[in-house]
Amino acid sequence: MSHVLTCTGLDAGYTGRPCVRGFDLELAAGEVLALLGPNGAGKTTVLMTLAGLLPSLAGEVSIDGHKAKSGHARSAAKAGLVLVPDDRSLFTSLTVEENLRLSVRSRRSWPTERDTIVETFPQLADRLKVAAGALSGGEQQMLAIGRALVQHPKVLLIDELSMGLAPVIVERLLPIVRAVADNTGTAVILVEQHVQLALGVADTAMVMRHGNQVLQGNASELAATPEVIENAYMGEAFAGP
Ligand SMILES: Nc1ncnc2c1ncn2[C@@H]1O[C@H](COP(=O)(O)OP(=O)(O)OP(=O)(O)O)[C@@H](O)[C@H]1O
Repeated sequence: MSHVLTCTGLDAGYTGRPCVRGFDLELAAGEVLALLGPNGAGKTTVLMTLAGLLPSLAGEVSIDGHKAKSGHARSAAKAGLVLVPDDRSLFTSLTVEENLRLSVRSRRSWPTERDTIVETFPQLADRLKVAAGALSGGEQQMLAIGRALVQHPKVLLIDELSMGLAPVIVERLLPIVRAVADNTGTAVILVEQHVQLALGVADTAMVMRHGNQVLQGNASELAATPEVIENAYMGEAFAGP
């Protein structure tokens, strides 16, 4: 099977010091990967490095078989890696429509792009003229994802979708992400603290701890064995009897 994203032996970190070591990944089109792990495990660092916002310290990243330039956000975006950061980074004084429009590549396609986003997130339909800063947290997340989608990503990187959101909102948003992957073939890496909710929509899952990949597998199998996930989070020293 050809992979839309491949990482081989990726080291990532800050000021030349790796906090993620030897990260390997093969992601297929339309696959949703739940990237899990305790605080400080290195999940955000991986996403930032893939998005070119941090230079990699070793290893290789390929997008659709083409080697990615390390630390080059613009070429990562051009190649199809788009990040939805945990703070959403919206232009809060601009309207929903303006936020979306800024990310649309061709002016001519704007009406179609807007309609597609409204179809994906019907709740945004009558919020288009509202300032992003006046939206609810859930609506802001819809806008942040919508802004990523108008860039037609091959791989959508979503950092902490649930940040600041009630679980009920997360339960509504995650199936939309799943549908986007199914309907468009976009691959998704979903960093999420709500482990069971994430596993419920993902195909595959990976747990990181202290910068290492400690567990990988099929999401529904892992969802059925929460103790395996728990041990991966805590380390063998904390494994049950
Ligand atoms: N800007 C930074 N400069 C230096 N070290 C950092 C920086 N940001 C994160 N780190 C360190 O890198 C390591 C990995 O952090 P990272 O944010 O990637 O983890 P995470 O798994 O995303 O955690 P969380 O779930 O808390 O966001 C941690 O030890 C963290 O302290």
